[in-house]
Amino acid sequence: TRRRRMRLPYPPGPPADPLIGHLRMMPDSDVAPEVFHGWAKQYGDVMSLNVLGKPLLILSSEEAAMDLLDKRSLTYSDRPSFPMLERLGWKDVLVFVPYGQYFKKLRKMIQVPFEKEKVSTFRSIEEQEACVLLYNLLNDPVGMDRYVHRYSSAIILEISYGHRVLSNDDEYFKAAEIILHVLHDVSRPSLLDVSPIFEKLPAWFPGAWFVKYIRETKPVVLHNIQMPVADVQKQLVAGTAKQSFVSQHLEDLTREGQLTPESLYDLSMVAHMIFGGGSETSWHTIMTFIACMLTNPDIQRKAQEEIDRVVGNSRLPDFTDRDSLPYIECIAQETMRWHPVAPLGVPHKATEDDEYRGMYIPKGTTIMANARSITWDERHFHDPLTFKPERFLPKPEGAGEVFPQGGIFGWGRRICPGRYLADNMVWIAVVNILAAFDVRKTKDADGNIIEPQIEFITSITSHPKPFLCDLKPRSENAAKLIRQAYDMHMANVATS
Ligand code: HEM
Repeated sequence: TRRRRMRLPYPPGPPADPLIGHLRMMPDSDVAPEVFHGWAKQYGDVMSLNVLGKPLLILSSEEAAMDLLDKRSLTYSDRPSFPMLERLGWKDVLVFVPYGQYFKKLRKMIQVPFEKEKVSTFRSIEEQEACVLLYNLLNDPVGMDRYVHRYSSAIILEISYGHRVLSNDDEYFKAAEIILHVLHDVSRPSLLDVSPIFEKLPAWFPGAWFVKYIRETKPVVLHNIQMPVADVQKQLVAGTAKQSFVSQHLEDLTREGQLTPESLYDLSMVAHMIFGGGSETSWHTIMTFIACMLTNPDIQRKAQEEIDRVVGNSRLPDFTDRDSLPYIECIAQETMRWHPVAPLGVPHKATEDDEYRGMYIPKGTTIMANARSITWDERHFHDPLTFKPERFLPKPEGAGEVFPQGGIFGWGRRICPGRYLADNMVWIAVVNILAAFDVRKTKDADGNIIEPQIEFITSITSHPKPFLCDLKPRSENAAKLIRQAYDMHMANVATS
């Protein structure tokens, strides 16, 4: 079979240079999803590239991604290596772990507590943090971006470590910001991507900036991964630990006599992964939602009408309202479709030679499913560039289009295990912001409306660049509800 397959053509792609392949034409991460989408129009939804001899397959339709990454997930669940991130201390966080026994072990630890039926246990944490978010937005609307980051981080930190974030200066929250800076620093390509041999270069060698960077940064990364688990261990001894993912595991491991340096290391990595997977993605999604409300005032008004009709104005919305708010549901979904937070997904890798539609896919090929193409596919989404929540309402009220789950949350055995949690985190923030605030365009000194420019910065995930926005409570009553909810929350904090 192998010999026959090797005679098959590779999937088509743009003309390449000898030896270096498509290296010179590889686009920057900010524009890569759009550029690949453009190429796919010419070369098709299964397109092959080659970078320095490494095969890369770009899938640009839901059908192709499902056929390979879902239906043949036994072959397509490995990951390519991420040399810089691995050397900085992230080698054993689930998202980078190669497919195999260790992957299965870590995946199970993370998957089970976040199954669909179980994530409702986190609702009270999400509702509390949503009210903290509203309170912060009320008092300091200009700090919006940081408060939304704090919101998503605080939920995850409480779920993972039982840690409650009470200020912007919180040590754990700051550690998260440090990690983000590191990720940002290393998003540029390095010689390590070409070959591990460059690791041996002296730090002064031109282009070898990463040697010194790794030496200095790895201890910081490892400290930030291990410190919160060590804290929970101390709290367990002192009897002050709150119920959390980590405390539960530590208790189980201790009871079963399995608490070893290895099991502690695995637990630190998994808890860190929950944070890494959940905080930034939800933050970016909520910021994208705010940007969409800013640029689509009619949609915002329609959403607020639904909330006013269903929830009234004597309280803020909570999860019990969810089933009665179909339009809000569509807004959350449309935000994710309109600008997927991981526009190229996370790459998979083929562990076997394969054949698809009469074409050859060699073992070791990196596969990217371009979420941008999938969510812009006119066969599935009419007028795909426009933000139109109604598309997801059933016919005849809406267009009856189907949420592109794979494009947003990934595929097969690697599908995002936090998707149900993420869905709740995003929804409760969306509904509360809409209930309490008007997201409005700002005005200049002469009272003229400033038209906002919404642009995105993209590495693996995509975040709107800072944009001008006037966030005002919808009424004095809305401001009062926010303060009341916050006071109740703080009273709970004081007694718990
Ligand atoms: C809006 C929010 C989120 C989006 C859009 C998102 C999206 C994704 C995507 C596209 C992947 C790659 C899937 C693939 O390889 O095919 C992924 C992986 C992952 N996500 Fe999420 N995610 C979100 C929130 C979360 C949350 C809240 C958690 C917390 C539990 C989480 C944990 C993970 C983990 C652990 C992986 C790695 C899975 C693996 O490699 O097996 N994510 N996510």
